[in-house]
Amino acid sequence: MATALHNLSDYDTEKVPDASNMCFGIVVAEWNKEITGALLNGAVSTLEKHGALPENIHVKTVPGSFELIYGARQMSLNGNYDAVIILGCVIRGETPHFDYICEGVTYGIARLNTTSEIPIIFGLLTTEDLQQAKDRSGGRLGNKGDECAVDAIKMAKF
Ligand SMILES: Nc1c(NC[C@H](O)[C@H](O)[C@H](O)CO)[nH]c(=O)[nH]c1=O
Ligand SMILES: CC(=O)[C@@H](O)COP(=O)(O)O
Repeated sequence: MATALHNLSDYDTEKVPDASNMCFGIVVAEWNKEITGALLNGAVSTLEKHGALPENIHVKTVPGSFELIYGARQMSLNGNYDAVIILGCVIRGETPHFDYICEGVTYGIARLNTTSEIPIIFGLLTTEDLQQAKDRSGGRLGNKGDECAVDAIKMAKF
């Protein structure tokens, strides 16, 4: 279902487990930090809304979305987390680089999920322009960070 038909921040709060005993890692990319910062705010506030303690939400930054793969792997290996969330924003430029970054990060995170002992939640925005990214990071279509936080809580209990 297209995001335009389902707001990213709309979900049934009754179906979200209590997160008060959970610990989360979040890896966030610095590229497009206006957007990724908004994604991070949404993720942290939603985790806390469902009981996660601030001291149990550990955030680390990486330069760009391609480095999210390495950052997520390192967090997943340290054994302290019930789930890891990656947050990034890739916006199409003039060259095919957009396609390679998006495909690479998607493949890398998907592959990590086949070997990791904990879920790694895919919070990568891949947009044609800045406005689409704004719409999905707290704008008219909700916040992808909210969605990722809910998914992390649910998958931590899987
Ligand atoms: N163009 C964007 C990038 N590019 C940088 C790469 O992610 C990576 O950091 C670099 O290739 C060095 O390995 N990253 C984003 O997150 N968003 C972009 O729009
Ligand atoms: C996704 C990217 O790396 C992209 O923003 C870089 O822009 P360009 O393709 O114009 O070099």
